[in-house]
Amino acid sequence: MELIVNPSRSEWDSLCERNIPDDKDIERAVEDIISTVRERGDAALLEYARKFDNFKGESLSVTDDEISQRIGMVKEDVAEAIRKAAENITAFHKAQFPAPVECETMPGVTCMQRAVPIRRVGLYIPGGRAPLFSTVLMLALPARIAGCNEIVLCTPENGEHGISPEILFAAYLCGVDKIFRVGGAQAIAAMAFGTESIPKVDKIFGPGNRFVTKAKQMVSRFTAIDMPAGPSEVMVLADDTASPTYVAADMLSQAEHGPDSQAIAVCSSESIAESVRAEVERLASRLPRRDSIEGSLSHSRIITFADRESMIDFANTYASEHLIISMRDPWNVAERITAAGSVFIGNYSPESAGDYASGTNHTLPTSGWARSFSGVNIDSFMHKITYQELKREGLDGLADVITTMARAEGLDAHALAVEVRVGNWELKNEN
Ligand SMILES: NC(=O)c1ccc[n+]([C@@H]2O[C@H](COP(=O)([O-])OP(=O)(O)OC[C@H]3O[C@@H](n4cnc5c(N)ncnc54)[C@H](O)[C@@H]3O)[C@@H](O)[C@H]2O)c1
Ligand SMILES: N[C@H](CO)Cc1c[nH]c[nH+]1
Ligand SMILES: [Zn+2]
Repeated sequence: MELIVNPSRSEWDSLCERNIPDDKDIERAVEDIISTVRERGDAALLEYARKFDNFKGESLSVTDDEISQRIGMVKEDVAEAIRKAAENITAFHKAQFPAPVECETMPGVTCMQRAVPIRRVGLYIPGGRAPLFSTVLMLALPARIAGCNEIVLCTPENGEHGISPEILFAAYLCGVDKIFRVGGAQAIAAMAFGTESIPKVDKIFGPGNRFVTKAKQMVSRFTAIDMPAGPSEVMVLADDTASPTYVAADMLSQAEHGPDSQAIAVCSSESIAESVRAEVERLASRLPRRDSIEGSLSHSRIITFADRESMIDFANTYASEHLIISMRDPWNVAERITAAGSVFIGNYSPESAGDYASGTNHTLPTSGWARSFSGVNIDSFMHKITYQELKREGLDGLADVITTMARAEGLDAHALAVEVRVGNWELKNEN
């Protein structure tokens, strides 16, 4: 893992690069998968499942019998942990429910805004390197709370182990309507365009590897998506109040997601940086998932800055999916963060808490998209409709403003729609 001391501003851009260049080969492969699924539907999905996931079965959809049978395989302590996490995620997402807005902008003119649920949503649950059943909670619970009518879920089934019992358990707990054993770019294409068995959805949600993320970006011309939520990343800001062991463990927690993940420590001195590096090496040697960790650490970094301001500036420039602040007066730093998916404050807020169970959502923007996108939240499953009601008195009061603006734009019919109502148009034109 590289250690960079006091980089100059001109080096910042390259230090903010992720390990997922906009690869033309991936783009071509994903384009081909999308067009094949559009043309050949379920038959193509089955072929891809056999090719990429070693799928051995014949049916893409998971039956109720299979769900009841496999959720019995979930260990009671895991089931209990899932229920507890679901409680916290539910509480935090319910608290976000948007309140209706009503405002009388002038006498007789009332404007309103109301959030309504998106009718049919499609959830992607990653299952390549690990079956991320926690992601089911992060997507299906807010969808239910928002009031979405139909929840469709796609996840790859690993041929050796069958579909994950924990994914099915979480889906059952959250009231998912339809489950399909389809993964990768092909799952995204299926939910965007529909196939014989998979319904076309109104919006696609969920994280995934570079194939899944590229597919979401490509289909977003046709179907709404939540955001680009690709390979996991974490940045830890560490001064002399940080524990190098905690910093190293947090970095490794994201490195183990896969070789495309990235972990960055931003330290206030070289001695802290050296201690973090030593701890990463010590702890990494004890962990499984060697290929993921080694791959990820080979493009992860430890960077030092001479002052607190530069540390904060660099964090805002990098715009990490997760930002952990292990610094003196962490809230003062947090208040100055303008680009991050989710922020973890102080030494006792490991990212794993947000990944599983504190209540915040773990589906978050990556690759710098945290500059402009929010992570999944209750609003993601709703859209807002505005309403207005003008009484006669209200239209009388606003008529001159509207007709003047309409004529100034050269749009006489807009003015007409007001004048026929306020009553002076017929009069003016008959005389
Ligand atoms: N940003 C977030 O919010 C967030 C949350 C959780 C997980 N993640 C990330 O999600 C990712 C999950 O990745 P994963 O790989 O474990 O599972 P995945 O389900 O995203 O991808 C597996 C699928 O990739 C497809 N695939 C694999 N190799 C392919 C190839 N050569 N050509 C075409 N398609 C291919 C296969 O169809 C397979 O089913 C990780 O990178 C993790 O860091 C991100
Ligand atoms: N860290 C991931 C988001 O980048 C979420 C996750 C799921 N399970 C474990 N972690
Ligand atoms: Zn994680």
